[in-house]
Amino acid sequence: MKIGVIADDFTGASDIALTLAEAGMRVAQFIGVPETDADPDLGAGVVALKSRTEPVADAVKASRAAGKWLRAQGAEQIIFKVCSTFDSTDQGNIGPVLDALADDLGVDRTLVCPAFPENGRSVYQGHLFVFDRLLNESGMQDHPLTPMTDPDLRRVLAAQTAREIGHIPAMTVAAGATAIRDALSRTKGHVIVDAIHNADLMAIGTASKDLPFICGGSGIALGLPANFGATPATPDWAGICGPAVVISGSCSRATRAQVATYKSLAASFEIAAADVIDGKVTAASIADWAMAQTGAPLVYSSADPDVVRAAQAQFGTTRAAHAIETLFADLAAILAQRGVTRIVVAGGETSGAVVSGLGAHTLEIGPRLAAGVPVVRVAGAAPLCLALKSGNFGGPDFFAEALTRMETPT
Ligand SMILES: Nc1ncnc2c1ncn2[C@@H]1O[C@H](COP(=O)(O)OP(=O)(O)OP(=O)(O)O)[C@@H](O)[C@H]1O
Ligand SMILES: O=C(O)[C@@H](O)C(=O)CO
Repeated sequence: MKIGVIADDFTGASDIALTLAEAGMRVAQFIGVPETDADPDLGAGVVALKSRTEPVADAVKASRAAGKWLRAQGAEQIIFKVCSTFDSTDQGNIGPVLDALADDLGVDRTLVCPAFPENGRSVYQGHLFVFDRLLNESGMQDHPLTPMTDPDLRRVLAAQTAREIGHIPAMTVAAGATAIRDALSRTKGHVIVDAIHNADLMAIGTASKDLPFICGGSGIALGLPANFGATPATPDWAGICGPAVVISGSCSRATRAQVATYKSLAASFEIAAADVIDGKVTAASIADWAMAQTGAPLVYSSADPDVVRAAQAQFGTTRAAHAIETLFADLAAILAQRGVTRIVVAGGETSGAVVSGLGAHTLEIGPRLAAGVPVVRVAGAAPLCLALKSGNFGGPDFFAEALTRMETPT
């Protein structure tokens, strides 16, 4: 293994796994820290954690364990994959995890760049944009678990760490890899690096050749595999047919548009937080409903910000999220037992719940369904494939398109 990735959520893990696979590396996504060694022929391994929203101490512990395992597999470069919208709270978990991993790897400066231009995320003058909006006007200010209300990443990160925060501006990045390397050598602590285009990320990748530790969104991986001699490729896919279900727990803008579109194409079942908490709906009852539908039904809790806020005020944020996630985890397990072979999931936390419910250990990476979203196959005997879609990724027709592409061999 050359590149080892610690991803702070499950959709983020498959996002960066796709980038590495398309850049020509053999890559696998592991669910949590594996207890056994990885296939020695892998070029990259991605350990998917659910550490974005865990208590800080748990996130740090899990990330350090992942880093240790990846290094034991031979990884020469460790990436801490965070969200391209830098999802975190005032306490963390990006800052504390960065500090701990930097200590473990013995580095006194860390390059940090969440840019993902293909999905509209760019960093300019230390500020994060989502398309033409600053982060705090992009919808992310209403996120149920990690509302992002400050677009200045230097300030966001400074609130989460005692280390110095540096910045490498777009002008320096545009001057190329040598200029970036020189600028980095003059800094200490965690260094936010501007990036607007993929070309910037390629230059950052070249400049990062000898860095043992980097932090970013999936875009940070665009230029890294070439440092190890990899050349671009399309991942193979044999196609998986059979019963399918769409599960959404994401309340992000893009997902809500996808839910609205898909509801006109297929049977749908909306879950309210109160109904789950009061036991009015259960995984078994929803599974019965889903299996009785024709086509690929949609089960969703993708409410508007007002509805989410009301549920959080009534039950508490963690309790509401946990109840819905537990329901989805149990639902996925029942659906797989009953022969469902394709599951499209929207939302990072929701994906974490579904994958855990399925008891999956390793995911094989197939081709892209949308920018940042590959189809993945659950390693094991029964054919089962998933799309783990980040909340804000994919166009309005994503669900139907993903289901069709899952069936189609490359
Ligand atoms: N009606 C609701 N009330 C309260 N919480 C909700 C409600 N519906 C969904 N949630 C919770 O909101 C969270 C949404 O997070 P999730 O990571 O799944 O989606 P996302 O943030 O849009 O995706 P990503 O992290 O990939 O951007 C989940 O924990 C989900 O259980
Ligand atoms: O970087 C992103 O935006 C995604 O991979 C993600 O992490 C969303 O949860």
